[in-house]
Amino acid sequence: MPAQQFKTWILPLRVEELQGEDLAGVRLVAPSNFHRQWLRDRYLRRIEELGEEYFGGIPTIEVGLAPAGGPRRAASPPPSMASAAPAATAAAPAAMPAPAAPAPVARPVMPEAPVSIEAANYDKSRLNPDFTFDTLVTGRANDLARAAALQVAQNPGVSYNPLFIYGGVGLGKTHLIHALGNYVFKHDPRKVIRYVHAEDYYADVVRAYQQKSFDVFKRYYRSLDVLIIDDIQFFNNKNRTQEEFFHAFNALTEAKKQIIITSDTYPKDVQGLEDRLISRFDWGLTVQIEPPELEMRVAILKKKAEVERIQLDDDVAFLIAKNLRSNVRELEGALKKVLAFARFHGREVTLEVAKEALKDLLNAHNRQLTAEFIQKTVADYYKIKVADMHSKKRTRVIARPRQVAMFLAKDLTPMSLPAIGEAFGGRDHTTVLHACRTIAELRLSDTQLNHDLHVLTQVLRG
Ligand SMILES: Nc1ncnc2c1ncn2[C@@H]1O[C@H](COP(=O)(O)OP(=O)(O)OP(=O)(O)O)[C@@H](O)[C@H]1O
Repeated sequence: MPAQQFKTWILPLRVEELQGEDLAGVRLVAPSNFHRQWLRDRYLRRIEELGEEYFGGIPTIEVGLAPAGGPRRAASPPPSMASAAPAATAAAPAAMPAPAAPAPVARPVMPEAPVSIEAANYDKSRLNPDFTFDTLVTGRANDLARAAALQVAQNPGVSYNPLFIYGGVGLGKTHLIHALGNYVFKHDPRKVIRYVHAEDYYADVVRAYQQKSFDVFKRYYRSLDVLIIDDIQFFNNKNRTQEEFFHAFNALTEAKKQIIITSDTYPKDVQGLEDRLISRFDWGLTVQIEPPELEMRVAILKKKAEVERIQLDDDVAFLIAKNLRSNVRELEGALKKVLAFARFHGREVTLEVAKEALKDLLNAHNRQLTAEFIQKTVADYYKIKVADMHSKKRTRVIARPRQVAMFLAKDLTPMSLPAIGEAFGGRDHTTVLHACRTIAELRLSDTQLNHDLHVLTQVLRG
């Protein structure tokens, strides 16, 4: 890794050695919560791999937090299993509380940090402490999803199981499910919660395969009280992973343990997922998160600034919110850009500064909406190829989005019918007219289509 990164993220860590009867490992003590989270997100997996090589087996790697100067306690025993390394020679499932005695000896290499069982439990959950219900802005786009998540958080395993949350990229699904997990933990720190990205779950399956340790893998995932699995669309055609998840799902729901799933689309539309899984997702509740409207985007920006302890004027928030519409992550990115620009130049965060910082972005936005952009947005939305916008294919899955794109081109640009026909693979203007009429009529009876048009218009126009 680059020296600078090493200096920033690795060198400040305190290392403690853990030794048990049949497992070894280390605890890395980070100087701050932020540092700890960063380490977990970016480097932990790599450190685990290196540890595996170094120890010649699977070590336990814990990430702890340095005390703010409080009294020192003995370090807690190592967890029976490193959360990202299910192939560890776990003696007990992770849900069991770590034994009080005889505890494996914790031999500090450096001074000890107090890590309680709860803290270790939280560590293993991989939850992000910054993503809470308090920091989540609510609006029409997510109020149903938030209410459902809160209800589940208050009664895990009881109300809706599974809770399935879907929505486009960067709309706050991950934030919401971490908030749910954090809420459960806050009210009952004994609950064993695990947030796992679908790709990491897949990696765990591969690892269990390679090390012939499916027993440990199964025991671990089935011992959880709350399993939160993010971006399940990554299971696409990964059959063994789906099979393992299917069994874990059954075991957990039978035991009234809570499962929370997110995806970028409605369960039935997730590509390459087995029917038996999709049908199980219907058992609980499925809720959507939509792109936030302007007022909510402004509120999100203000909230983010508040977290950074920065006073953000309405006109600056409005400028950013007006120009970034579909994705909260991009919205945040633009805010960061403005703040960094102001800091770098030693200036206040004014409208002028914001305009300067976002010059490129604003120029791009002020360009007229084009047919190409509409085609791309609609194709992405319906997950078809942009080339299909021009093709002669007439199957419904392609023809309908194409008609939607023509309708939006007519609605949102000054283009004439022949010009639109031209942009859609040289079609006749009567075809465009027919498409516009069909969509205008259909949206009155087809609520899904009406919804699609609403979302697409918002994304395209704001
Ligand atoms: N309603 C909201 N209030 C506050 N912050 C939000 C809200 N929605 C999204 N965000 C922020 O936007 C960023 C992206 O959100 P998040 O990662 O949760 O999106 P996602 O839907 O999980 O995306 P992906 O599809 O890429 O997994 C996060 O920093 C999150 O805190």
